[in-house]
Parts: sequence; C-alpha cells; structure tokens
Amino acid sequence: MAGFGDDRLFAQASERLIQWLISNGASISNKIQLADLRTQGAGRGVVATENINEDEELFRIPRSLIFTAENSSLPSNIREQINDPWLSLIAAMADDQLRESTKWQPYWDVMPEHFDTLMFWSSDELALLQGSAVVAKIGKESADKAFNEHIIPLVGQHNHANKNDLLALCHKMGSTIMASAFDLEAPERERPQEGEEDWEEDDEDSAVMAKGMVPLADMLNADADRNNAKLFYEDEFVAMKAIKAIQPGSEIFNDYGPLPQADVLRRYGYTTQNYAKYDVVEISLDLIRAAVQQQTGLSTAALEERTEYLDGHGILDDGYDIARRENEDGQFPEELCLLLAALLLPPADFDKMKTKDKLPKPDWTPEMQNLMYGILVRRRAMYDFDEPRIEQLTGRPKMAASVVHGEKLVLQEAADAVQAMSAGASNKRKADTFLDEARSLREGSKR
Ligand SMILES: C[S@@+](CC[C@H](N)C(=O)[O-])C[C@H]1O[C@@H](n2cnc3c(N)ncnc32)[C@H](O)[C@@H]1O
Repeated sequence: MAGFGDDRLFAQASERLIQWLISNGASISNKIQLADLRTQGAGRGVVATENINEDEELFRIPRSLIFTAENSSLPSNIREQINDPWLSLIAAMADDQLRESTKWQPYWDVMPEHFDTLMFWSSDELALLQGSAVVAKIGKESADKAFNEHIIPLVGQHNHANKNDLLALCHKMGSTIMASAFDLEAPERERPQEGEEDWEEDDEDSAVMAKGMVPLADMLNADADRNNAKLFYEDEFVAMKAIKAIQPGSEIFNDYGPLPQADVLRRYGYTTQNYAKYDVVEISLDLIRAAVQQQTGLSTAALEERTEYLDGHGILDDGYDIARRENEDGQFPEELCLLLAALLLPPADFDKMKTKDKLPKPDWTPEMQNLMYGILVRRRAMYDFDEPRIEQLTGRPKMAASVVHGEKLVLQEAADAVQAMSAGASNKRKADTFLDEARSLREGSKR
C-alpha cells in the first residue's frame, strides 16, 4: 500500500515531467492534470480539471521530445545493426537508462516499475488462463532469443552491462513499449509525394512504421468506448486534442483499439468489462481437422489435399476467431465457414470444385451445423467448468477469470446460435446439452 511519502514522490515525479516538457518547448493546457490513479489500479492518468470543448487542444509536444531510436544516444553503428523498429527502440531505451546521466531522466522517472502484462506472470498464474489461446501468444521465448541475439551483445558490450540484468531491462523496456509506444506518422515533407507509394497506415505498415515514445501522450489510459482524445501528427509537433466535450473530473482516454480482453491483458496488463464485447475464441486448425475426421471419416491424405487447395485460395489459417453475438462482422468468420464447407463436400463434389478452381458455398447445411457444434464442444472442453465469483477476486486472478469467463460466453453464444439454426429441423438438439457434452468430453480425455 502506498504511503503519504510515496504519494508525495509520485506527485513530484509527475510535476518534474510537466516542467521538463514545458522547458523543452511543450505546451500543456491548464485544464488538465496528471493524476494518481493507483487506487483504481491504473497508475498515472490524465484528468480534466475544467470543461473542455470538442477539438480543444490538450497539449502539444515537439517532435524532438519523442524518444525514438534515431534521436537517442544509441551509437549509429549499433542502431544500423539492429534492423527492426521494435528492437531498436528497446535497445535505445535500455542503453539510455544505463547511462550515468541522460536528458530523458524526468521521463524515465514516470515509467511504470510494475507490470501485469502476461510476460511477467508465473506459470501458476498463467494456468488460471487455461483454455485461452492468449497463453501461446505471449512470446517470452522468442523475445528472449531476439534480445540475446540482437541487443545484448551490442548494447551489453557498449555499456559493460551484466547479461542477465540487461535481459531483464530489455523485457521491462519491451513491455513498456508494447503498452505505451506510438506508431509515428512521418512529417508531411517526409511522406511519399503523389505518384510515389501511398502513405496509409494498415496493419502491415504498422509493423514497419517508426516507433516512438511520446511523453504525456503515453500517460493517457484507455477503456474501450470511453475514448475522448486523439493524437494528431503535425510537422514539428504532435498534438493531443479532445474529440468530445469533456467534463471536469473526467479522465481523458486514448483509444487502444477494439481489443478482446485477452489482448488488453497480454499487451497492457489490465482488463475491464468494456472490452468484453470484443472477446473472441480462437479455434485452431488442428482442432478443426480432428473434428472433421471424427464427423466425416475423411482420410488424412484427403484432408491434406483439401487444406492445401484452400491454402492456395488464401482461406487457410492456423486459427479462426469466433466472436460475440453482437460483433458487427458476425460470430463466425467467413473463411472458417468456407473451410468447413469444403471439408464437408463429398469427394466427387470436391474434385469437381477443384477442377473448376472454385470455392464452395458456405451454407449452414445440417452437416455444417453439426460440425460447427462439435467444434464448439471440443473447444469448450479445453476450459474448466469452475465459475469463480469474479467480484470476490482481485489482481491477476480476477483478470484471468474475467478473460476466461468472456471466452466461455463467446462459445456459449456460438453454440446457442447454431442450435437456433437447427430449431425445427430434424437434427434439432436440446438447448442445454452444450455444457454437458463439453464436460463429458473433458472428463473422458482426462481418464
Ligand atoms: C499508455 S500507458 C498509460 C499510462 C499508465 N497508466 C502509467 O501510469 O504509465 C498504458 C498502461 O496504463 C494502464 N492502463 C491503461 N488504461 C487502463 C485502464 N482503463 N485501467 C487500468 N489500467 C489502465 C495499463 O497498465 C497500461 O499498460
């Protein structure tokens, strides 16, 4: 529990950051302040102290105060050898923090020390997420490998740093960046001109766009649909503006995107119910293969042939996300429906389709409904059947329970949707057998 002394130090660090920003050319509206939101489990946040109008500027930060690998003190020969935007930013931040003195100190002093992102969970804590595909996405081993191969030999030698300490620092920086860095839009003059390649941000661009830490902009928390501010890129500055009127006392929120709770937890180390509407459950291709073979008796060779064909048509993936009922793109992704339809075709129909180089109609035939239902039962059996009282939990167990509960709900809603399709049809099932079937499958597989 933070004491008064600690509260004072926390407030002083916030104040030093503000003074440092102003003395280096930032301007900050006097209608906002950095607030201590630790009692709400939200670290620092930005809060309005007066009425703010839509479009009103909250602060502007000169581009020179954005910490990037390029404007850091990381020697250029090291930077050039680390040819990846994430890794170079991690290397530059680690290097800067190992220096005896740095102009960025007031910024580093407000960086979080404690992380609840999944990278820092113990195996016992991760076990609380059993069933969720997020556990396989944490990437601790691949991060260790990348740090050990690309950063530690270079930055370690340059700073005479201990290898293990540097590895821990890289993880800390990596998690800070994952939760706080921005994809930086280039100034107008550096963007491609007409006729040159277009400057548009899509997922692929985002993977290679320059990453930077934008002080103060990264003090904004986020909470699904409570977004009321946005960062705008100008040539010499970046400006945070209100995108809605904001009342005094209200928190100012950025937008981290429509992320499922599991990804908010993996990336940012918190969950809130407001993200539950974006929850998904990933169905792996392996699970689909097993369910198809059980239902159709399709041989492994035939399954291979069909998946290869579908791969050639761009609809094969390692996994497919089932979404919540209210998802505007529907609960079942079209690629999944196409895949199942193709795997269900009688051999002669599949051969005919292949000759014509076509794809099947993703109709919800009774066979398709049965297959999807079987897949959902198998997937549900991967989660346990305990229902902890989330409101009685705290900390990481609470966050894990919230993720798992949200994903179970996705599966239940999907099963209900399939059952509703079969209502009145000859293959009608009783509405309440889903959990029983999944439970007996789970118990059977444990025996
Ligand atoms: C961009 S930073 C925001 C500033 C951060 N609160 C701090 O003290 O440095 C993102 C981090 O803030 C926290 N955060 C953001 N939104 C939150 C929310 N709605 N509830 C709890 N924590 C939140 C998470 O720890 C997340 O990793």
